[in-house]
Amino acid sequence: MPNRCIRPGDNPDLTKERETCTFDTDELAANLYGSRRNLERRREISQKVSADPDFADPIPHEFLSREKAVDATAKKSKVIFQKWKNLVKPEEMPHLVNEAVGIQGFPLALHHAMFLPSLNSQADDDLAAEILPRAKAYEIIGTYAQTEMGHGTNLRELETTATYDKTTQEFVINTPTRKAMKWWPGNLGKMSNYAVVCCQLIIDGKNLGPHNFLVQLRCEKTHEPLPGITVGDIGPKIAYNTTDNGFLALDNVRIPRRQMLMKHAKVSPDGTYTPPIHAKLNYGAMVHVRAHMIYSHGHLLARAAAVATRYSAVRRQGRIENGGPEVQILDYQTQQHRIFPQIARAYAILFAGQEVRDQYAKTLEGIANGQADLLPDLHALTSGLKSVVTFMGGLGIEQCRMSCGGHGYSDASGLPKLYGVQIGGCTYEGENMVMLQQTARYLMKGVKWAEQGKSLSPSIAYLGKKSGKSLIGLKGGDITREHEAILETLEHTARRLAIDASQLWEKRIKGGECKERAWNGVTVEMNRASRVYTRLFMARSFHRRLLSSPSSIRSVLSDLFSLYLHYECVDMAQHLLEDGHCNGGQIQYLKKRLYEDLTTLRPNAVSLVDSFEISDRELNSVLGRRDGNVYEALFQWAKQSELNYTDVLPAVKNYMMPMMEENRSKL
Ligand SMILES: CC(C)(COP(=O)(O)OP(=O)(O)OC[C@H]1O[C@@H](n2cnc3c(N)ncnc32)[C@H](O)[C@@H]1OP(=O)(O)O)[C@@H](O)C(=O)NCCC(=O)NCCSC(=O)CCCCCCCCCCCCCCC(=O)O
Ligand SMILES: Cc1cc2nc3c(=O)[nH]c(=O)nc-3n(C[C@H](O)[C@H](O)[C@H](O)COP(=O)(O)OP(=O)(O)OC[C@H]3O[C@@H](n4cnc5c(N)ncnc54)[C@H](O)[C@@H]3O)c2cc1C
Repeated sequence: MPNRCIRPGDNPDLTKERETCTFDTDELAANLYGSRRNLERRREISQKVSADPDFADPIPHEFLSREKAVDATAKKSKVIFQKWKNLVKPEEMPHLVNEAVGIQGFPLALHHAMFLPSLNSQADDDLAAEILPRAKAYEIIGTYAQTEMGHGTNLRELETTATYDKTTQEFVINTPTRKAMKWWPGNLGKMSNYAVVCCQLIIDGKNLGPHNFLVQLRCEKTHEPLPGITVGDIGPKIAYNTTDNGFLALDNVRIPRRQMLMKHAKVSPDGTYTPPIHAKLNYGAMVHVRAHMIYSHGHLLARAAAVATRYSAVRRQGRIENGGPEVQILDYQTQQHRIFPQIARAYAILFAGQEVRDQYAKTLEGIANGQADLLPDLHALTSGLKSVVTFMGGLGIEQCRMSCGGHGYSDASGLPKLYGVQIGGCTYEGENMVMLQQTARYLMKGVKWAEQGKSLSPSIAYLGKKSGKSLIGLKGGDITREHEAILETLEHTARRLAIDASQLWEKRIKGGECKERAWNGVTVEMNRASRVYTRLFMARSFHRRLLSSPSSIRSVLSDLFSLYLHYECVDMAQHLLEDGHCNGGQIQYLKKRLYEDLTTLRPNAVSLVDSFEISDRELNSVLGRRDGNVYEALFQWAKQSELNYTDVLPAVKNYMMPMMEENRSKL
């Protein structure tokens, strides 16, 4: 079957891998990206970016100082948002940005991810009409300033205030303490001249909780901070170093009343407050990012899997049989066990990410029509997915990095940077442990609704079902039935963990603890239930995708899904065994099946990552390059190190040589 990546001059091992492909890589890529047309557009954009001299990098970013890297990124961003703006559709923009500037952030990242979405979904018609056209035309750059030095997770305790002054019909925005400074918002430090700032709304001395306000931070002509505004960059981080995450203090800055984002909650000129139809609609920008970041995190893991798989196909080290040739490291079972589950998880995350984006769009439609009834389900799902996917992705990328041995530790592999970017997601948009508890709150309600025989939304319908015995390993050789048996077992486990957590919670309450303290005593179990609920959703979403896939890719997707299910079950074996639903023999069966899957997938491994359709420029990895010619490329990459500009460094001349000389003269 055709693998469309084969080219003359490629590393022969990689070509051989591609020749064993049993499916059409373009078919799978088109399925992943939604259509043939989308795939072609993706390629077109990659090719045009590579050919555009405005995007050329004289030396790789890895060798630049932070300031120079920020500069290069800003320069390219200007090209994207002026020259390229009308050449791509909004949904193609993330790909264009990844291709052109990379993954460490760019001056308009938060403008797109949170500033525009906040204004779109929370500004009233008047404010939207005034500010949105300017923001969309990039006349201004904005960000989303919520987190403070002292509080990020617990929004109710944010300290920044917006106090309404009826006499002037203005809000007075103030940072009362050092730890109330906004701290962390992306692009706040240097790039943005506006921000949506989250503040406690105070009217007549009454605190009405966190609300969002549009605040101008810098002069539109000079870009100098406006009076009363202290703003700057918080310094280098693990990654995202081309993003100016910033600090901000506001000293009684006055803004007009209409700059409160008042689509849902409103303050009238006389100070009358009207609450929103759902208390948490002010938190909408966070739900927006959580709903979209799942897909982008799937892509980060896909890149790592592509690097590790291709490199493992060209790297030869050691022998499996005495006297045999040195083998491709991809032939080691341990290597396959490290990498193949990451390929499967990347696909699973991408599929789930696409489903949740659709669910988000439906929820927004409802809200626009005055109905927020889909929001709780979406909030629970996005909170769970955000947490599970970022953690899974981080572990997966680290496995891929280690699987590349020493070269995986080099920035040339692209993997350290991927890891740094990925793990940011465990923290931003709500720390994972905290967001899993949001999911658990919903599950606890679901358990009660199920007991009361109430109807349940599709994502928690399993809570209302009855368990039979696990049929894993007992359903004969039919793969379709095996998939169903495993999904039913996962449903049972997710249900059992939620019910157990609910009972543990109730027991503590009956034992005399207040609800909240009792909750804190069972949160590890609550979060377990949330994770398994999320992993069940991911498995179901993968299954839906498999069932709706065209016959030309059904077989390879089925193999991948088998591996995914077997790996997840072995990984969660403790939960499957704990209540005796599965027995030791069934876990052994799942392990045996998993090892068989590794062998089945081996001939298609390279082709499966080729179908991610990530260009060399986007992958930015010497080890993962499509042609597999890594060794020469590694040397060329290293030669660009600034330490190699001269043969004898000043550091050596000034310190090491005199030291050696002095020591020699002592002899
Ligand atoms: C939710 C909190 C933890 C707690 O909030 P509260 O104390 O106010 O509420 P309660 O816990 O008491 O809950 C009450 C009730 O409300 C429900 N609830 C809570 N939140 C929501 C919600 N959002 N929606 C709906 N319902 C909600 C809750 O379940 C309860 O219900 P019940 O009573 O029925 O049980 C809150 O404090 C919180 O959210 N904390 C976390 C803070 C946080 O997330 N901060 C984020 C700051 S911004 C940030 O980090 C930005 C990072 C950006 C990085 C960008 C990188 C690029 C990403 C790429 C992808 C994006 C691409 C976009 C592309 C595009 O647009 O095109
Ligand atoms: C790369 C990056 C980009 C960011 N971008 C932005 C941005 O653009 N705009 C913005 O406003 N913010 C941004 N942030 C801030 C981010 O949203 C917060 O850091 C995040 O929400 C976590 O809050 P925190 O820092 O207060 O963590 P903390 O809450 O202090 O977490 C510390 C520990 O306490 C635990 N903990 C806290 N509360 C509870 C609880 N109730 N139950 C159990 N455990 C708990 C956590 O699980 C964690 O282990 C960014 C952060 C990063 C890393």
